Amino acid sequence: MSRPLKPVLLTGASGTLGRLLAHRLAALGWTLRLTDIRDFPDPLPPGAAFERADLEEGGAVGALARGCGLILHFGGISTEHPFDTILGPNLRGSFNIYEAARQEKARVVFASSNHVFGFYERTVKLDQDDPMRPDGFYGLSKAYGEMLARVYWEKHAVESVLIRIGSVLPEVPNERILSTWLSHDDFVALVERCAEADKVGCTVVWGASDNSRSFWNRDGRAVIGWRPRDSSDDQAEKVRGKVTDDPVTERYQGGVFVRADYSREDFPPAEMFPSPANLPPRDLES
Ligand SMILES: NC(=O)c1ccc[n+]([C@@H]2O[C@H](COP(=O)([O-])OP(=O)(O)OC[C@H]3O[C@@H](n4cnc5c(N)ncnc54)[C@H](O)[C@@H]3O)[C@@H](O)[C@H]2O)c1
Ligand SMILES: O=C(O)[C@H]1O[C@@H](O)[C@H](O)[C@@H](O)[C@@H]1O
Repeated sequence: MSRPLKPVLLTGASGTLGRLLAHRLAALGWTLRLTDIRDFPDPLPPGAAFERADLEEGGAVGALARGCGLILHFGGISTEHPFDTILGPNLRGSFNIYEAARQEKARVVFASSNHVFGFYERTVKLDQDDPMRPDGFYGLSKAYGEMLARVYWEKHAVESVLIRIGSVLPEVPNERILSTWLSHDDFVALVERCAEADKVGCTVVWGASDNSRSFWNRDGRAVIGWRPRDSSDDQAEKVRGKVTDDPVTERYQGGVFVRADYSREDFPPAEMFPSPANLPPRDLES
């Protein structure tokens, strides 16, 4: 496996996935520039430098990205919160990242989320181009990040891989995550492929291991040459019955994120969702 020629900027380096990537990618010989609004909690891995910065500050982000060929954007608010909490880190923060990428002609790996699609029921299997159905302000901010990536690709040729991450965890903790689990090894291999692939354009990948209960189907993984090797299937027995007693949480792909601030008293009828699948067939003659 070849390592990137230029330094790689990793945002959110002090977070759960940032720390994992920092240690695993440094061990592969990558030159990393780590950043987060919080201090890096571990000894710095070899070849890595850390600088504290707020993603909301465009000047700081631009300076950090200088000379980098790849930006792994994992910083920001990572769970459901009120709009005002999410606005700065996730919307302005991602804008600052894309401006920096444009300046440096750098590729971006954007940590998108399954919560962009959280309002699909668990019985549905999605393809990459299905309509987004974010399950809250967090999912909405990731939808914005994906669309931002598309604008910067079409307008400025900034390349991105948009990883719709399921749940990166050492083990599956409950029944839902049998569908969304992405093992540590599959996750790190996916990020490696994002760096190594020759041309990526603006590619979408569902970030999940080879789980037979997956909610997700077709995506652009062939473009980057990634295939998961792990599967949650052998953990199914262990988590059998690990569910909540909340019908909203258990109905939807987004699970407990859907429940946050949920005020409907009924379930909306499926045909009320504005999806192409619910439109009458188009009259091809007219
Ligand atoms: N963990 C998962 O399974 C999962 C699933 C889907 C998507 N994601 C996405 O992947 C990324 C990493 O997830 P995580 O689980 O490591 O989250 P995390 O919350 O542990 O890490 C996010 C990091 O971003 C930093 N941050 C927040 N606001 C910032 C700001 N204004 N400026 C600079 N840094 C700031 C935080 O200090 C934190 O260290 C997030 O973008 C998250 O939305 C993660
Ligand atoms: O749905 C999930 O399991 C995960 O979704 C991601 O977007 C969140 O960042 C993470 O905290 C959740 O655990």
